[in-house]
Amino acid sequence: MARIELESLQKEFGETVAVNDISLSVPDGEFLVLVGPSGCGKSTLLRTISGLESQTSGDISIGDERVTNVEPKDRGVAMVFQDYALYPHMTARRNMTFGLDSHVSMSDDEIEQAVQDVGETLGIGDLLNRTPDALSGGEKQRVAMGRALLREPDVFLLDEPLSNLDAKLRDQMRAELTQLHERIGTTTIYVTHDQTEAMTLGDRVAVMNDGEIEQVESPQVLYDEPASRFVAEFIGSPQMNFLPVDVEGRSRPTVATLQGHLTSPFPTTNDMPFTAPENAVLGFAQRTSILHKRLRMTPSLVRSR
Ligand SMILES: Nc1ncnc2c1ncn2[C@@H]1O[C@H](COP(=O)(O)OP(=O)(O)OP(=O)(O)O)[C@@H](O)[C@H]1O
Repeated sequence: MARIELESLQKEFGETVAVNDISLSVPDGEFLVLVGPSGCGKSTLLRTISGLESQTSGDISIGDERVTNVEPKDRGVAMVFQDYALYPHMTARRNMTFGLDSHVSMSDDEIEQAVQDVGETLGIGDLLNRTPDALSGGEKQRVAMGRALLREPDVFLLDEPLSNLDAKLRDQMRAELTQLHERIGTTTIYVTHDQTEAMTLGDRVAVMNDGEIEQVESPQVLYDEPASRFVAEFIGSPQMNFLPVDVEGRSRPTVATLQGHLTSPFPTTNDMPFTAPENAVLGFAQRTSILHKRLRMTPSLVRSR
């Protein structure tokens, strides 16, 4: 079991609070995406889970073990970085196996077979004797994935692994990552600032803002029921349109009435227990219904702040 539990995790760099009191539970086998604007703390959160950064306070558990003070190499995690972090003078094969003997107990022959198998799985079986300068961006990315896979980790931590690839290859690798995850089922946390990537890859998506998680939900729920205006603005393309409304907070379903000239009440898709109805706006997500070939507007109530 490789459930990940974060309890009140905090990471500060001097005055900067990069991770602010985050508690999060990632079930075994989940593909969780961390998404948010540049500087919101995604990479720092990932690096703190991996042990590359030490937390200021709080606790991290992986599986049944509290790993807060455990060395990175002993946490059962494998990390893939944006720049792939390959050794330039080593072949793809050597990059994948370097340091492997301290992670798995396999003979040299078994390691050789495992490298070949992982190489075939990732479509780089015949490129293993090349050095990184003779590999394309996508091939280097596969070598980095292969290195992580060989370690048979309990948890994959991926930090924007596709961001250096062109759009077409990124689409292809995204589909391959989904297939790979369906096959091996390893608990994965994936960092991106690209909401399309987040919405297509994640079982759940955690939207981060200023060191905090604003909402963690399935892509569909995030889209239909954003818990804050920040989430509503960040998720969805085209972006939601917003209108100020008055809310009858206690009715079920929640009914919002447009302020100004219009007075039509809108039954909303979500039923939020609003304690401060004056802080509400109605967000209109635009969706094209393929069946009816027309634009459908889905009103959902959003906290405005
Ligand atoms: N080693 C460091 N020393 C000081 N401040 C840091 C350090 N690493 C990160 N920070 C700060 O912590 C905050 C969060 O940074 P982080 O890199 O985690 O954000 P991010 O969401 O991953 O951004 P990006 O998408 O641009 O990579 C930022 O304000 C950043 O300047």
